[in-house]
Amino acid sequence: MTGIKGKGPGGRELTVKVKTSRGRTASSQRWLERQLNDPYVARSKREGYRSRAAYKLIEIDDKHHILAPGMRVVDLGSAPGGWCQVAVDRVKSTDERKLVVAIDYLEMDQLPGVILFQKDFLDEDAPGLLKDALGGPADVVLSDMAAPTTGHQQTDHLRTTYLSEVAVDFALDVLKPGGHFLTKVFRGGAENQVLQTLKRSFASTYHIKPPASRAGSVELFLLAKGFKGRAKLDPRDQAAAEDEGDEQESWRP
Ligand SMILES: C[S@@+](CC[C@H](N)C(=O)[O-])C[C@H]1O[C@@H](n2cnc3c(N)ncnc32)[C@H](O)[C@@H]1O
Repeated sequence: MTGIKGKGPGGRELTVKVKTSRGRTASSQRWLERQLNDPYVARSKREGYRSRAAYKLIEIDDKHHILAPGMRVVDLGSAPGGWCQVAVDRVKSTDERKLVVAIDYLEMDQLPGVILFQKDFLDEDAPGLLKDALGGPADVVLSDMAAPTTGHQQTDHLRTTYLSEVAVDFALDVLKPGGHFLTKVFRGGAENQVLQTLKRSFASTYHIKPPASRAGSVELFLLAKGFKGRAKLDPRDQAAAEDEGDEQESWRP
């Protein structure tokens, strides 16, 4: 083990212990430098968010208005809980009336107003558990799920696309008419299939790269607004949908 030193928020000296095998040290060093220089990391500590990811949802919701008081929300891939914090705040979820249901296979600290499952969303019984906990149709389904990265870009792309496909299928089952769906994808081609599915069942779709999503990363978000009901798969509809352009937005706060 060796220690990498750097300055943290407020100029504090930080040392992070890393394994000394050459490749690992280099990537840990890059990770640490990114953390130390990232204004969103410092801001999340200041403002009490569990992750910098919280700002991605804040920025998306400030612009697209998908969360409102009283809404029922599902958060897929919720740990450590940044999106949950934003959702709880915006739908006004409380321990008396829990409006946010979350799942992650990683451990996550409990959060007031959230029904939390520590479980793999791909487990056969997971969708049923979430539906029961919701106690009614959902207004919004959020998925920030990402498979652990392998370093092989195409593999990571396909694994995360698969998670978003399963999330779409779940959303089509639980959303109420007019509901919204937001999912993380990794750019790489296969995400277009997810988009085509969304176009058939929602009134509008958007590609979103919020400012909080690192410019160099392949991450982006697909937002589908105005659920119209699960569309039947008709090859002619599919060809037509593929010809329509979705809105490719340039970011304007
Ligand atoms: C980018 S993080 C989510 C960050 C979170 N939105 C926040 O604001 O703190 C992605 C999460 O997806 C979770 N995840 C990936 N695959 C999953 C699966 N099959 N079931 C449940 N959670 C999964 C990971 O464990 C990880 O915690």
